[in-house]
Amino acid sequence: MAAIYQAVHRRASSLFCRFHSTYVKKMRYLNELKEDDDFCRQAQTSGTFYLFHNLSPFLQKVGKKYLLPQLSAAEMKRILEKMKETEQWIEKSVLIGCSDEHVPHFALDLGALEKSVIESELQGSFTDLRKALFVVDVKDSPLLASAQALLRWHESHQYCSKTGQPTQKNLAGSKRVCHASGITYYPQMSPVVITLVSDGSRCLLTRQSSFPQGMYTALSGFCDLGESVEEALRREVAEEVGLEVESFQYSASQHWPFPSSCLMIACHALVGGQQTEISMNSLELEEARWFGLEEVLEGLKRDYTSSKQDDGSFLPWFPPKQAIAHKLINEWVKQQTSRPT
Ligand SMILES: NC(=O)C1=CN([C@@H]2O[C@H](COP(=O)(O)OP(=O)(O)OC[C@H]3O[C@@H](n4cnc5c(N)ncnc54)[C@H](O)[C@@H]3O)[C@@H](O)[C@H]2O)C=CC1
Ligand SMILES: [Mg+2]
Repeated sequence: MAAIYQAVHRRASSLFCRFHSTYVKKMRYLNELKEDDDFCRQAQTSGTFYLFHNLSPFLQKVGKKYLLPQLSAAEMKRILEKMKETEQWIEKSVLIGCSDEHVPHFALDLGALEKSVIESELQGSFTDLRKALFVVDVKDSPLLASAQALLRWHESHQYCSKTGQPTQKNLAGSKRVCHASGITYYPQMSPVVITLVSDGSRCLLTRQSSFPQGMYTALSGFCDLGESVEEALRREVAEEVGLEVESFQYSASQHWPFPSSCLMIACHALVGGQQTEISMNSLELEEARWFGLEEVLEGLKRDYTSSKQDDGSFLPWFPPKQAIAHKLINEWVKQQTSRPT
């Protein structure tokens, strides 16, 4: 009965959808796949699959480029047969999007299978996300990051935290349910505020000891439970560098997969001209200092390799364009260079 209702509902929405834009139709389609297991199971037979192995994405190197191959359902079946595994593996995949033509995209972690066999069969390699994210085409990195984040969430939410019983994912992987307690778990992420503090003519960049040598970035911090974005921003700046924010402006946001699923909320903040002396929290930071425009422009031209000096020290460089910190720094430069002198 439920299946009939859903089929009728789908027919009605597809008629209604004739008047909708490609984007709206796509979002409605994805939502239906999340809500309806049978519909999603059927979609898996015509979808494409991105492969992971213990959360490392599968990449193919072609010339100097790293490609993110999508396997068809037929190719998936062939690989699974070759490994003497059943097609049921496909149901372990999670929905990560679809094309404008409604070809659904799934991500599947084959971590329990022999890595080298898959790699040689498909002529590529499973690559750590910390590398993969920065070598694939920039337009592919958000997809890679969110696919891995969803797979990671499922991997670490196999059991109900109330009953200890196994939880079960819906077909699309948009939730997990504990049938013993009836609790539904949804994928989670932690909000993080990232702030580029400026005193009007300089910006404040910091280093943690765990960063690659020479890399400086904007201040960041996890939001505490119950805090608003503006409260978290003011607290983090006060905690980490001892300054009081006068005003701030939202810039953009980004999903970030490290350490696991952060929602980065990026802002520009101003501190008063009278109040620019940094008092760094050395438990959290290794260095925090003001950078002038010239130094920022020089830093933007460097990366890890080119910043290394003959004596082994590193000149400052900043996060690559995949990271929202890069956007904040570029925006600050634009604002400085467009100001009337
Ligand atoms: N995409 C980008 O451009 C950038 C991203 N980031 C990301 O922002 C994240 C947070 O920045 P931090 O300055 O390290 O934060 P932070 O200043 O809040 O300090 C991290 C510490 O906060 C605690 N903490 C509180 N809530 C936590 C939670 N939900 N998850 C993990 N730890 C929590 C832990 O003790 C941890 O060691 C980093 O993991 C980093 O990957 C940071 C800078 C640039
Ligand atoms: Mg921090």
